[in-house]
Amino acid sequence: MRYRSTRGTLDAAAPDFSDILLSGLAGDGGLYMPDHWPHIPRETLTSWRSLSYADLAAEVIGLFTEGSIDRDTLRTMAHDVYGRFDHAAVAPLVEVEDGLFSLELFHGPTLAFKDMAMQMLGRLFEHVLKQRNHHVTIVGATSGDTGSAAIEAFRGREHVSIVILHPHNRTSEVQRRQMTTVLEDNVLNIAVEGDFDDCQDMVKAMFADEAFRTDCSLSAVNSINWARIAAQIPYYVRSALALGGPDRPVSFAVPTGNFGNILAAWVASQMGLPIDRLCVGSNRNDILTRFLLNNDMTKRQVEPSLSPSMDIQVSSNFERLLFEMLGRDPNRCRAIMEEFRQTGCMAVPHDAWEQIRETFHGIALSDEQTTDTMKALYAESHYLADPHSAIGLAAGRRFHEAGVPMIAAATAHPAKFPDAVKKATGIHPELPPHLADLFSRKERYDVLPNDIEKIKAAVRTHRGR
Ligand SMILES: N[C@@H](CCOP(=O)(O)O)C(=O)O
Repeated sequence: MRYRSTRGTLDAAAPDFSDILLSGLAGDGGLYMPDHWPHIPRETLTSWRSLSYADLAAEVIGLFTEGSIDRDTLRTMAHDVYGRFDHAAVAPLVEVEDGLFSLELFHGPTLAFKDMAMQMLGRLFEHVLKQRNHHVTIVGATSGDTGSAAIEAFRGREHVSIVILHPHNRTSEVQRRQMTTVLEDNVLNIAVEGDFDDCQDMVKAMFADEAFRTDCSLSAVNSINWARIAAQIPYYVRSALALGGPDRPVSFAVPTGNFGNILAAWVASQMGLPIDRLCVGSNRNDILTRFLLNNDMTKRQVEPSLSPSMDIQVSSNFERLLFEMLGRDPNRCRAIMEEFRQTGCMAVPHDAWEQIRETFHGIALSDEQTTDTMKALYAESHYLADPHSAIGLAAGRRFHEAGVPMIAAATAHPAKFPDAVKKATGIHPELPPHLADLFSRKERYDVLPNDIEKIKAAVRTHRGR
């Protein structure tokens, strides 16, 4: 499998999976995409119903690693990774209401869906870096969950230094402590005096500085890295197969800010999984919902909300969908993305918008509506949802059609947001035993201004430690 950038041409020296795993973002500022969608025949999908989560993950991810990492290696990694999750099903489905299912993606070490892919990335990086005898510096931006998942996956790894930027005072305390109490030498946490979009912008700016990028051997593990998307596809395939796929379609509802999680579901549909609707749930940072309703992709100020992981206005992965909708035309894609960067307004062609709306739907919830949803889910179904998962379930309820199972991604454990859960339901969700002493652990992090030069200096120092 060869890869190409959303902003460049497919050339003879096109990178393979291992190359794009380590580089993360393409040199031209675009995002890597496979040069074609692998097709999974119907009989193959049917035969996958009996596979364990780990075996299924190896099959799906293996379609994107062809020519670089073989199935046996992937299977060993996947068994090791998913064998440590705290639920035998890895990503269990819970029927919350008739035909509405919660797909619990928070049974990994840091209690959020990010572990589903990030734990695999930890193993994949280690494998390729050892092969190449190479060291990288991972720089990542987080609005709350990616950071701790990345730190957990890469802490103490010999070939990796990791720097995570989070917006100062804009994550939940549990989320912050999950990052800042990891004291291994290879980990640096920076609280940026800005919002998530500022953090993500700085990551992209560091990649755009060719000399800095090469000097520090930068790598990315945000969902700008294709490997993150590839490793998120298996749970869509598995949950659809569990509910009758491929013989009947299912729909998915996903609370999303950066668009990576729902993009993985869309990719599954391109690979042959019958999917009816894809429903986006947003909070008051509703750029995706505004786009889906009115073709209004105008960037606004990021507002803090009850669901901080989705406090995002620039949804990185939308570029991948746009590229597809433009018939994979990198020149048009680059022009639109550059204009968006300059003006804060993305001019998506009307026909592309209409095509997207054939599958995608969107709903935005205020904090009050999110709290009401959490309250109702608990009162009516005895289901405790964190604010993000509640938004996904609300989107699922809104777009559920009779006869088509609706699967809502439950992206975080309620204990990551104890205050919001307590306020809505009166229940204080306890952290699992491995995190029970989180509030008495020592924290270490730097607070830095929203200034790219200061951040670069910190990355350089950490790299050379
Ligand atoms: N919601 C994320 C933001 C980064 O998203 P990613 O999927 O691109 O890593 C977070 O919790 O950090």
